[in-house]
Amino acid sequence: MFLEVEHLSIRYPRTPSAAVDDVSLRLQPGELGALIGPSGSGKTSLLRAVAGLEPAQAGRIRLAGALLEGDGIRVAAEGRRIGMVFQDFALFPHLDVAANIGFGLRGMARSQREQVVTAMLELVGLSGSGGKFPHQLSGGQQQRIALARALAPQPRLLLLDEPFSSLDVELRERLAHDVRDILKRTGTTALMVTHDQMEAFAVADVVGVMRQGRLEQWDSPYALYHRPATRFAADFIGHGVLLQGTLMQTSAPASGRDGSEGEIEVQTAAGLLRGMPLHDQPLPANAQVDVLLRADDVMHDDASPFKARVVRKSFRGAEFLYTLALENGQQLLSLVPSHHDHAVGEWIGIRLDVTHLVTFPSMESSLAAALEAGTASAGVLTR
Ligand SMILES: Nc1ncnc2c1ncn2[C@@H]1O[C@H](COP(=O)(O)OP(=O)(O)OP(=O)(O)O)[C@@H](O)[C@H]1O
Repeated sequence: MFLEVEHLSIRYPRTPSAAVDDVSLRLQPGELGALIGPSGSGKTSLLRAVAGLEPAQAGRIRLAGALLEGDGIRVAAEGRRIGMVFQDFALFPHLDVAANIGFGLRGMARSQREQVVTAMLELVGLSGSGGKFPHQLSGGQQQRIALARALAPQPRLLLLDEPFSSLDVELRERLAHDVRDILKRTGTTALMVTHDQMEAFAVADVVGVMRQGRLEQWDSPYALYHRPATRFAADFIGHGVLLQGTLMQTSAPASGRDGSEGEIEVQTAAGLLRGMPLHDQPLPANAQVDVLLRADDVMHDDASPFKARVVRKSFRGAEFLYTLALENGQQLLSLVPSHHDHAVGEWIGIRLDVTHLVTFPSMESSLAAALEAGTASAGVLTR
């Protein structure tokens, strides 16, 4: 393991609660991690602690096996060999691009430094720009230079704090992919903070969802999207809703289907769902549950007996994102190819086509209260 954060807590003076509360996470060498979460959830504080800019009240931080923080040890930020890229580029305006990139290489012989600067410019796709000044570059180019400057001294770990947030949406997406490519080519291990889950998914191998100082889940983007461990993670990631349902069956084999033993069924107002529980604490039959339905689980199908009314629609080029209301008022989201252009107020047929079925004990049932207070927080079902 390359970066190991264990039970890290950070508390600012005169604040009632910890900004980072008992967080543990790990990155393998060359792995890219991202932290997402609402404003104030502790992402930047965690990053700053790893950089050595914020003291930890409890826990440990190890890099390549060496203790940086914890057990009475505190390696100063300068001694950690950790690079940082911030959202505001922070290039020196009075230095040209080559001098900006070479800034952290002042101990190096001049010819060697020039070689590194040239290699870094090439790496970020800006060869020949060494003589320009930051104000002569676009925002995206400036951020590439900031990345080149951070990578030039060959840091052991790179930290990126909202690196794309001051760029426009299209550029962000392109740069996010380019940055992933550059970091993978250089074998850099990196941890990024972002508000934007699409950015996290585009860049990272492993993504953490933070909430009120706690890390709710640290997992692959795929697992976070399809198997969110908590109600909050389910809600925070992706376009989805939690639809109320009733658990029809918990352990008896469903009849007539191969390999269906142990499947459960959930009756919802939009149809019956069947899936395999991964959860080791199955709920009793007739328990009220909330089922996670992503926009891509809800198909438009005129032949379906289940109808929903278009409440809102948002054009996304290839698709419409429809907000739909069932007869009982519960809402769903649906991504529909944009040649199916339905008016607000129109009733359309829908069919649930779930490959993964994620349930949580219903917030409204007393059972949920008992479970929330106890050990179980999520019932993750799949098929
Ligand atoms: N220097 C500080 N002094 C006191 N409290 C602070 C300080 N820095 C951050 N906090 C508090 O710590 C908590 C976590 O803040 P932090 O900036 O780490 O969150 P964040 O998830 O990075 O938020 P954002 O996405 O808005 O940058 C917040 O409640 C914040 O108000």
